[in-house]
Amino acid sequence: MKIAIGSDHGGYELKKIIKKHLQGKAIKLKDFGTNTTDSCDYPDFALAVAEAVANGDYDRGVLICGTGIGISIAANKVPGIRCALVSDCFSAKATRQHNDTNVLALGGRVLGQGLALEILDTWLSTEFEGGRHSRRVDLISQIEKKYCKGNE
Ligand SMILES: O=C[C@H](O)[C@H](O)[C@H](O)COP(=O)(O)O
Repeated sequence: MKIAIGSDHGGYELKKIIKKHLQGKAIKLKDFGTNTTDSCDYPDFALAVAEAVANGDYDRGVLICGTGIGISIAANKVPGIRCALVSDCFSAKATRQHNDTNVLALGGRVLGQGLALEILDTWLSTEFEGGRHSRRVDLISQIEKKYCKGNE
């Protein structure tokens, strides 16, 4: 699996932990920044990771800011991105099964390391269930198309 990862300064420390955790697994990981704890703007990293996933270069994305909120809002502006901000393992599993999310957002100032990694592992290993959920994901895509006309 190819994963694009990115964070702002508020997510930088958790991103380092996640990168270490994924080392040695069958995953090709690219870090789209930020590379320091200096203050920066989360939409820049949301855009880079979301575009890398939306254009098919990466299978999934992981985004981290202080709360996970701003970076998830920004990522969801990119057509084709279904980004979920997750703080518990039930939602991590459900958002893959039901929403086929392709980007996971985490709050570096919200989650402890153990829970964050459990959420990540659950989200990475859970498959989309399809069926009735495909209809709903298609309806989300239709909303996107309605508002992206002329920008394609
Ligand atoms: O939703 C936004 C994120 O949580 C940011 O990480 C946060 O707003 C950054 O805040 P500050 O600039 O105060 O570190």
